[in-house]
Amino acid sequence: MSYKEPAPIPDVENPLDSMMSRFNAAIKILGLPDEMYDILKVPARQVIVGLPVTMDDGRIKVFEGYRVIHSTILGPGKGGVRLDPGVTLDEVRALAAWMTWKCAVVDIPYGGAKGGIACNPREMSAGEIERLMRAYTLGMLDIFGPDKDIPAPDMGTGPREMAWLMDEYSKAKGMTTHAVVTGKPLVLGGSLGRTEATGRGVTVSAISAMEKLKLNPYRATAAVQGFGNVGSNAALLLKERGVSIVGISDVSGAYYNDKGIDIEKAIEYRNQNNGILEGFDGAEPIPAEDLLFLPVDLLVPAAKEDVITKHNASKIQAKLIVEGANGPTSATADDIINDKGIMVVPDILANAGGVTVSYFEWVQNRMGYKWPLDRINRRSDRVMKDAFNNVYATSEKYNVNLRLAAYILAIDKVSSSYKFRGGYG
Ligand SMILES: NC(=O)C1=CN([C@@H]2O[C@H](COP(=O)(O)OP(=O)(O)OC[C@H]3O[C@@H](n4cnc5c(N)ncnc54)[C@H](O)[C@@H]3O)[C@@H](O)[C@H]2O)C=CC1
Ligand SMILES: O=C(O)CCC(=O)C(=O)O
Repeated sequence: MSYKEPAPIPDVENPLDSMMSRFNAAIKILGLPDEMYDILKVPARQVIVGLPVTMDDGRIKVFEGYRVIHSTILGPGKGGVRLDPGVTLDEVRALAAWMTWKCAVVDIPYGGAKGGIACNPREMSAGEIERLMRAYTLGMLDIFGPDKDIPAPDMGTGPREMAWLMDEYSKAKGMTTHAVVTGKPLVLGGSLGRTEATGRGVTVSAISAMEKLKLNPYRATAAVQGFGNVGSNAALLLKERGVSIVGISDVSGAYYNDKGIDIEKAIEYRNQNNGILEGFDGAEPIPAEDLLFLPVDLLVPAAKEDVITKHNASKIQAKLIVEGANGPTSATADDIINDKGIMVVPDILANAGGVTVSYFEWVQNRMGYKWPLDRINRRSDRVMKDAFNNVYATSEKYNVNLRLAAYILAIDKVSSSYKFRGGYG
């Protein structure tokens, strides 16, 4: 591998601060009492496990794994598991809370959770990752469960890791338990459409926002940051809807072609090139951060959090940002982006297509039945379109941007459910 991992951005923002800043603003607008603030702010459960793993060279390395269940007010905890060197408890806490708000925005009966292990999967063998995932599953045996907390893929994980998780959990419980995890391979009870679901939801959100901005997708250009599950599927599906994708990037660098990039070719190249775009010849290499500042109509940050901050937001030229990643825009950039008049479809709405189809997978597992792809796509598109319209209507009602509107909608729903459950103790 010849590329160098990008250095961390100096003066790093904390995703938990960003989540809390929007949460605080929404609570204030809703006028909720202090005790509700405290209830919704503090995660219901936070678990840290030490995971000793035998590496291929025989050494034992101990990793730290996290699972945070932010809320179970609307249903069992739900959210992905991330493998990344940057994983911290604060990051997982922010991601877990975002899951609570996300599930409420798309109106599915789940609370919010997230997991993560601080490790670099790009430097680990398949066997090492498998042993790590199995150790993590055993460490979380009392936490996970089809009615308690249901993990799924996130950065650095996919169907392969979910299969190991399901297998380890099933063996420990003495029965095959499909519904304990979503995002599984199809033969193990995975759902058709789950792999592309998040990118598909990003596309539905982008097209819905373009309608509001009167942007014709066939004349629009886009740049997509991140070329993993979310970014590459979003790029492919946006292209199918007529949008010209002129910029793409991943951990190896950024690539630009003003005539439009052949996304199918880029995906094929990545698949045969150890998962990265390095050396892709269908576009010119450009400095990595420039991807965010290209003169495009639509920017889709689909890599990681806090890539758009107060340090660089003023350089963005796009008219529309649709957040494929969780937390790509730090709260310190919000005012700058608002003042520039850029419309932002926030993460907790834009990337909710993934958890929506995860919900469909869980429903199918519990029914012991499989739905055809057209039913899944039709239903998830409807969920995403309805959620967009609800958030848009909320933004008009309260005269706020779409991000704040999504938080208002979600917090209102979770807090009123809490009141109905009568859980003040
Ligand atoms: N997989 C899913 O269904 C969902 C994922 N998300 C979020 O979307 C984001 C991406 O997740 P996935 O696509 O699943 O992960 P992934 O691991 O499949 O892909 C991540 C991509 O980002 C790239 N990347 C990493 N650091 C980068 C950097 N500094 N600059 C540019 N590119 C960089 C990687 O090379 C890779 O192409 C994360 O924030 C995740 O939480 C949100 C909802 C659902
Ligand atoms: O599919 C899921 O259950 C969760 C996906 C996820 O982690 C996310 O939406 O951030």
